[in-house]
Amino acid sequence: MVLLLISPDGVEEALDCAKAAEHLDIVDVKKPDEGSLGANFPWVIREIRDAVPADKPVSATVGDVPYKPGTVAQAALGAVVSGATYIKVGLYGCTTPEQGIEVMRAVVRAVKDHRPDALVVASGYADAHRIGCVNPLAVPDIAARSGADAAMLDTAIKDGTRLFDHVPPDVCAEFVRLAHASGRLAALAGSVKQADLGPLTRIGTDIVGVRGAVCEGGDRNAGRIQPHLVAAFRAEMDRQAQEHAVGVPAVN
Ligand SMILES: O=C[C@H](O)COP(=O)(O)O
Repeated sequence: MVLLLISPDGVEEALDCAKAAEHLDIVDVKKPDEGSLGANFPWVIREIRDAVPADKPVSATVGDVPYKPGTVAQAALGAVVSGATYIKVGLYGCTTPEQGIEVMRAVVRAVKDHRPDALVVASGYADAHRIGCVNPLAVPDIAARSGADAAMLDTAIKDGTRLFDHVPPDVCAEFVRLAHASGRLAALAGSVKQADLGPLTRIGTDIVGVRGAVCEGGDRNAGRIQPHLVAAFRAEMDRQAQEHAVGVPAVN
């Protein structure tokens, strides 16, 4: 089963997520105006933790981070202390796998010393070539060698281009394969639309992350998360999962 992660930008949108709680699996706190994986305030994470049903894990992005392991480890600790149990780190400022591993090792230690059951997610960017950071296919190995629990891809530049525009489905499939080979979860995001759910399901993605697709007008900045769009997105995920399970070729 593919898990659905939805990213509200604050308490108000998290309450809208709570209205659609039966359709989603993870509430992911971020601050989109501070970047693709922009970090929100600790008190917002705490309020959102209190606002969504206790059985829904709260995730928090720690930011599009620089190559500064100490700074990032402290930020990650802040997120877990505030109640998040998925800690996502965007390796924006890491230009080599070694830098990514160094940052993620520090994060894993900071997070797991405080809360051993929290999940740490190493995120790269599908459009890494546009920002000069580490190659997407290096991320599963960074996750494995640092002890992170999941490898993720998102897009850094939210200009309407999508995950598959930068990393086509066959390369995403390799990403998933590499993550699974080392026992990690594979999470994929990046202006994902319902039409992308067929390939995402077929390649065995564990977590799909979205914001824009469940916002009014598909607009991740001006639009607000709509519970009925979350329900519709989930319905399409379920349809794809069912078709995949019975081996019927999906339309998309
Ligand atoms: O973690 C997932 C991101 O929030 C994806 O946002 P997006 O669907 O607007 O690109």
